Amino acid sequence: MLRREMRTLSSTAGHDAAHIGAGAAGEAHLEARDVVIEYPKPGSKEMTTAVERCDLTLDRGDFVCLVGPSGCGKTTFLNAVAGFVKIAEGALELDGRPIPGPGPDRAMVFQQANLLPWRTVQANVSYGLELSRKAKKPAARQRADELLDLVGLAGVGQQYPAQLSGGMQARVNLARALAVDPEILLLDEPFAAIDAQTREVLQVELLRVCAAREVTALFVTHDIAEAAFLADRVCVFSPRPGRIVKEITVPWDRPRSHEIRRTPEFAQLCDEIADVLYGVKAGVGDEKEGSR
Ligand SMILES: Nc1ncnc2c1ncn2[C@@H]1O[C@H](COP(=O)(O)OP(=O)(O)OP(=O)(O)O)[C@@H](O)[C@H]1O
Repeated sequence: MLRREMRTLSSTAGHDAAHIGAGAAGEAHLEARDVVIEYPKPGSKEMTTAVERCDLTLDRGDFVCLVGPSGCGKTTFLNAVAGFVKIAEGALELDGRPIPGPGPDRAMVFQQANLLPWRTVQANVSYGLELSRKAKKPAARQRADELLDLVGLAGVGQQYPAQLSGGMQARVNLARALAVDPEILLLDEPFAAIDAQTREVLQVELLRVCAAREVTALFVTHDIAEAAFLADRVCVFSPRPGRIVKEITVPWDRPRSHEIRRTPEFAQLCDEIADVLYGVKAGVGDEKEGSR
């Protein structure tokens, strides 16, 4: 059964129905309409347009990947959703309200884990929760242990970051983002520095964690196969100023297993994304349209 059909069915029953319907009826969880983002040009009063007329809609629980040429504005768009960067024009809304700035409902996961080397793994994960004063220290540390368990790192809480492999640090990075219980995860090439084999394992883990926590995810990557494996929809950006020229729907239900990668359909999907991506790099991008 295809993923969309699954969600339609699950949204009519029990917990999923309550969760998916948490916003007003028919309201998107995250919606960008005609979003323009500009930066001042260094040493000038002029502005550079990084993102131009970008449209994107995510329902609660969606997993969307953004791919596009280097410098096309993917990180800028993610930063705007995080509330770190203001939009110049258009509308960027969470549950129908303009994004006011950063908030605990959104968590960023960067490529560099940047864990605090003097704190244990457990204390790194609980740090945000302790700072937010949402939980007292013992409760925050217990929560950290639960999240470490969830990301497959049970038992390493008392180790220090330097004692972990790159893949383990990436898991801690994810657990740390989940500690504040965000509704939206914003992931900026979180596995780019990890070896290919570990990255594939982490992708499966990420899908499992997202399903367990029912989070909405917006994931930036340069890796076409990663986007195809993770996403419900892959959005291809044009070169800067970036806008989404095509949304490609991925037909499989989530979470997914590694076997999908070995299917002809997966190879075909990757080819389809690559055709659009290399087309827009060559300056022949389509108008935005759905696919499949
Ligand atoms: N703080 C900033 N001040 C000025 N210009 C910026 C700033 N951040 C990004 N830019 C510019 O905005 C454009 C988009 O950058 P952004 O980092 O969003 O692209 P990207 O698609 O994420 O690139 P990459 O895939 O290489 O990481 C680039 O031209 C970049 O130089």
